Amino acid sequence: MYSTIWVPNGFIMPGGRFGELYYWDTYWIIKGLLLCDMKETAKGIINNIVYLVDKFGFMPNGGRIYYVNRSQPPMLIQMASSYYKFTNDLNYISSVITTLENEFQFWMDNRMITFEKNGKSYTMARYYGVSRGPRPESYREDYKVAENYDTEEKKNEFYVRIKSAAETGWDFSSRWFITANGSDHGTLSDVHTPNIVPVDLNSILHSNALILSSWFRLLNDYDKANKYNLIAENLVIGIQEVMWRADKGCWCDWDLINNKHRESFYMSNIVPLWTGSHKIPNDSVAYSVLKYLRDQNVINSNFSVNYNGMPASMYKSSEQWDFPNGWPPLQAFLIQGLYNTQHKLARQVAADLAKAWINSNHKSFSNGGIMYEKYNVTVVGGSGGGGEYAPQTGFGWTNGVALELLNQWDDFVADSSSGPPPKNSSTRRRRESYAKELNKKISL
Ligand SMILES: OC[C@H]1O[C@H](O[C@H]2O[C@H](CO)[C@@H](O)[C@H](O)[C@H]2O)[C@H](O)[C@@H](O)[C@@H]1O
Repeated sequence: MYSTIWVPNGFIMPGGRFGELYYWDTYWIIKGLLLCDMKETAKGIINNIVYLVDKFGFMPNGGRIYYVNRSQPPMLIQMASSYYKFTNDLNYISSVITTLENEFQFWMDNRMITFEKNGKSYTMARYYGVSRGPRPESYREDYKVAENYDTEEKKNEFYVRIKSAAETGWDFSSRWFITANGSDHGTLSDVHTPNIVPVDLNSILHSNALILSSWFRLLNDYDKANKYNLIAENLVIGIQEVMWRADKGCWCDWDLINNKHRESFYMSNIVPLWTGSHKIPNDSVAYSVLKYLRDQNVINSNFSVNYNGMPASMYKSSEQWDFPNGWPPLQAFLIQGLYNTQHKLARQVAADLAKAWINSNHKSFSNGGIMYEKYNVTVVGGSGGGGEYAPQTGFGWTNGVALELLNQWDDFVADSSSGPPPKNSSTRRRRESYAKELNKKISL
């Protein structure tokens, strides 16, 4: 209790062992509150984060003193944007915009790295939580892994790598493993997060810059509107030229140690669809991503849903941000990203995925009144597992994403016995006809 950081307003904690304010979880908590018309509560929570940014110069991982040496995915501007879309309250935006800019600047000043690809120089963002010693909240776990290193310098370097991985929100995942031969099939000592340029972080920052630019335009500050537009433009060029893989139909993280893409399937590989961080025509990006999901076997060959939600990766590492775990924020990124393309089949797949996920949420809730922090996508209503702590329940972002999906597709009839693919024959016929069209357009 004594490590809690005071904030001026009430807030919603995720649940279970997570009894404090968490940074990126709060984005989906705010969405849920807005959908319940709890505007003042949502505003109070955003103001808590504004308060913490004013106090620390950035938003810590969470509302504990031991979290102040690192952040989490930069979702404050996204939260303010959700609030603004819901209320149209430009006065509120004007009252917090300096803090929003300061938070954006924190990432520009402390998380950007310049590197070369094919002889061209790029400056893009990576996660980088620099401080000494193990994570205080998981001291023993980090200390034990650090015993593999024989010098203090190597141990401390490992602590920075592991805290940078915690900053990603994906703690932990094979996504951050780089073994001696450049693969992601490693262990926690192979975590090399500061040497990975992540698709999702750069996409979120791109979207944040665009949002700031649009608000400054509304506030008649054209210099700043242009400034943020230019930053957004540079980021989207990097996302296109460094990360986009036309041959695969997705964006890949960039490995700075081996100067190559991280080619495994991670759900983050499609986040530019959610943030709109691409300049590819909607139809063509929708075809590419649908084909990618199919090639990776995360959806079936007829584009029906294969699991009860989308897994974080297809690799069973026993870490919690890997197979078979499906996480609420990742469902939202993919489902809304597909929906954003406006493409018929992509929207059908989005609806199918939403239905499968809600079905699984409904099963756990109707069985035991439980919403999990993460789900096992191979079992309807099954809890996810793995990683360094027992599965938690509650749960803030799970409830927020469920409300978001239920609000969008209000024709769900949850049927916990049916498993992943919706069995409705008109849905199946519609998908088949869209799939036929798609197959005609691309060589599969
Ligand atoms: O204590 C272990 C780790 O716990 C948190 O991470 C996990 O829960 C968070 C709250 O739901 C979530 O934001 C994060 O994505 C999860 O991996 C905490 O954020 C970590 O920093 C901490 O090391």
